[in-house]
Amino acid sequence: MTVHQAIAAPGCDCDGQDILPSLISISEALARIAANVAPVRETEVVPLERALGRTLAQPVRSQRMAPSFDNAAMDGYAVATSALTGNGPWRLPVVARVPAGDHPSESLVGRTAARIFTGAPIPEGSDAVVMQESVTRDGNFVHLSRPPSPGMNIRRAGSDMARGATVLDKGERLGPRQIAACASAGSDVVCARRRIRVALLVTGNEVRRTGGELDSAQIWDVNTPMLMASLTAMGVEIVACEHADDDLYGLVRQLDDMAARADLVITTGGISVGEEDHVKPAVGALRGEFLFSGVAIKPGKPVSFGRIGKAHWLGLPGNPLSAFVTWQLFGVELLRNLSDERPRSLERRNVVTASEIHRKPGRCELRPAMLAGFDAHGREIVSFDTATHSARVGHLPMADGLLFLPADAETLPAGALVEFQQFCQA
Ligand SMILES: Nc1nc2c(c(=O)[nH]1)N[C@H]1C(S)=C(S)[C@@H](COP(=O)(O)OP(=O)(O)OC[C@H]3O[C@@H](n4cnc5c(N)ncnc54)[C@H](O)[C@@H]3O)O[C@H]1N2
Ligand code: MOO
Repeated sequence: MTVHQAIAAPGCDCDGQDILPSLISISEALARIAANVAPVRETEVVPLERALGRTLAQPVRSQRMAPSFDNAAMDGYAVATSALTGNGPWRLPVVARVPAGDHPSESLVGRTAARIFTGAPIPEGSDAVVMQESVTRDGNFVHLSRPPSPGMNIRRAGSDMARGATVLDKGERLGPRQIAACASAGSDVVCARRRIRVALLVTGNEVRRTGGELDSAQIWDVNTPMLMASLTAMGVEIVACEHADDDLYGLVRQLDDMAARADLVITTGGISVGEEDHVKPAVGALRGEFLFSGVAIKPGKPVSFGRIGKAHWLGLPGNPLSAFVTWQLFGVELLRNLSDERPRSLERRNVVTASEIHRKPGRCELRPAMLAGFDAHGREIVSFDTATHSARVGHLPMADGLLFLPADAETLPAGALVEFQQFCQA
């Protein structure tokens, strides 16, 4: 089976007529980000309930065994299996009652039972819990017809976490699943990298926030809410979120101010080649450094990366799908580098196409695609629209990730093995 590999070494290849010498491949762009972005040094102690989205600067270790005592996995009766000799049924007096949170008042001796509830400590002398549906209760006695096996329905101390075990390594980003594990390990606080400070500058004379009035030459601002949602989900500190007109001097002033306050300044729009595109000249006027300017991808070709003063700068294209795709590819990676987050292995993987693809070859295309089940060999199938339109986001809610269509591929058959990158939800 041929894998249609999109992320080759330099030169994803661009459309013949618009190849610019400065266009680089996705892997080269990612390598430049990795080589130029060091993690923020400062760490801080954060209460667990406010740690969502933070990246661990120190591992989390279990303070005790989890669970810390043997306890019942079912509501039922604790018994000693060794006392149930001969052939059943057995009739056992109920000599104790142990609700969750109580300590058993006595040990079980011989052929007796303790009424017990899920989560309650197992009384001394017992080694199994019979669920209440499996017994009949008769006054103060229970009847068992089948012998339980030792350990049945008991959650053993340390079966989830050993004391001192590393539950999460440094570099893990905390989502609800990781926070659950920290809580079970007994952590009330974690040592995390400080939040990354981000400033967002959305440019364009024609761009208006939703909720206001639009004249016939204006459009709704998609990029601000879209990127604010991504940034919020990633747990960054947003130090500024502004709109800028297409005006060089205004941009210089705003970018200068943002670069002094942020680890990362994100701009959208104004980075193409027209004389109304002032973002790169503004970065230049601030003696900024360009680490790349243009990647051989569709959509998102003009995406640029560099520095303004001490801040990193990511210039996303104005077209909303281009901005979203380049944010997913490069912005998320940049934030991960800044917070020293561990790479996620399953995000990019091979999948098979649901239908034939016909396209104009040239740039490596990143097409929004939907996971659509599995083929007879257990491989994931993806479906997709017939083309990628950089200004359209109407179908984006249905997509699960991006399909990487190789630059030179004009036709791909149904069932072709291609790369797919799942969207980062945060
Ligand atoms: N002569 C050339 N023209 C263009 C080229 C090129 O190589 N040569 N590249 C095209 C490509 S590809 C892209 S992508 C765009 C990128 O342009 P900019 O990043 O400079 O973005 P703008 O021109 O400011 O805007 C592009 C487009 O997106 C709309 N837009 C901008 N901001 C928003 C927003 N916040 N919400 C919604 N929509 C937004 C804007 O109205 C434009 O329609 O350049 C091509 N041109
Ligand atoms: O790169 Mo643009 O995003 O193709 O439209």
